[in-house]
Amino acid sequence: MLTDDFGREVTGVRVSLTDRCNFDCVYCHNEGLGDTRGPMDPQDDEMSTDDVVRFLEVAAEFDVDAVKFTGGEPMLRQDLEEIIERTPDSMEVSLTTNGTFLPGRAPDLVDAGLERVNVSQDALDPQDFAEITKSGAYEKVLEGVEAALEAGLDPVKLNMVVFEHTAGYVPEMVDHVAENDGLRLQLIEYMPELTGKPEWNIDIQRVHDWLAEQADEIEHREMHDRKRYWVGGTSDDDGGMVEIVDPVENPTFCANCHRVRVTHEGYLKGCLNRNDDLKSMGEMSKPEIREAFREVVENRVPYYGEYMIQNGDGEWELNDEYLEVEPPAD
Ligand SMILES: Nc1nc2c(ncn2[C@@H]2O[C@H](COP(=O)(O)OP(=O)(O)OP(=O)(O)O)[C@@H](O)[C@H]2O)c(=O)[nH]1
Ligand code: SF4
Ligand code: SF4
Repeated sequence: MLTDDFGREVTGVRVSLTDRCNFDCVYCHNEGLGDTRGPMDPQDDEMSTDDVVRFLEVAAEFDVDAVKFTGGEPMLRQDLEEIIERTPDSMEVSLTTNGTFLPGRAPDLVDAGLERVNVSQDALDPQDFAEITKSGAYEKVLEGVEAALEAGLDPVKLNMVVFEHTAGYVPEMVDHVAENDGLRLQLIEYMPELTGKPEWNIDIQRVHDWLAEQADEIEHREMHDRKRYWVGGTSDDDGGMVEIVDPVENPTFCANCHRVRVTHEGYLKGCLNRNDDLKSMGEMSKPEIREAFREVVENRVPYYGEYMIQNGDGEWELNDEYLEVEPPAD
């Protein structure tokens, strides 16, 4: 297993399979690379099936035991089932998708080895959904969630980015997952440093406070220092689970970050928010990929907390003194 200089073991990889998407969400960060607008057809710069599998085989050698496939929209890749099928058996396989292509394909993905799915669903109202995603696929997404549950994917996590356009839907979405078995809600703090529009930001602490009042049980997840609220019951008793992903200004979020990323073009990437450490795997052989993977892990640095600071204009800047700060405890 590889460990970075901050004591963070790398146990997971997030592999973006394409930067294409049939949505154009107003908050999209596209794994830190920018927007997803562009052609819908397969692109030459995307990693081939063999490239993805070769990388995963190397990651498995380093005891990486989980892979999440992301995008863009990863289900635009017609070889997704094959990729999952060929993923090393030692890895848990999950997928983050907008859900529109799950109807019809969910059973095949499960047969191939998919274990979990996260589906973006920001509102329970077709009109607001259309405004946020710039798509009219609201019904298709609901069908996708249903198809995932029917195919045996349990739980299905609904990803909701909490910002000005969606904050009003939080109580409704919480009720929705509390009332529907198999669903969980994941509330994601809006990241203005990746997406712009700081005016859309809302104070995520207010959501924490509100949930703490509603919750029958509160858990703490080590990864990203995430809080989990059980609502309408406990974890043992039919409750609905709501998890908050709140990186911004959270000094401990990055301390337990155990993931390395791969862009759709086959670049290794140590952190969602950084593009200054990209390493192309291009035509690399397996030994070369091993070396590149080691190097990217060596260069990983926690991002939120003391790594970035805000200047007088509220803009985020590198904190040059960070590397002198004591690494977080393991
Ligand atoms: N800053 C930061 N944000 C992340 C990270 N991982 C996930 N996120 C945010 O959370 C969103 C949803 O993540 P998902 O792809 O659904 O996966 P996840 O919730 O992190 O993973 P699981 O709980 O294992 O399913 C992402 O689009 C990011 O905005 C991370 O490592 N760093
Ligand atoms: S569905 Fe996901 S990848 Fe597509 S535009 Fe929305 S946030 Fe971006
Ligand atoms: S922002 Fe923090 S948690 Fe997210 S990828 Fe970078 S180091 Fe990991």
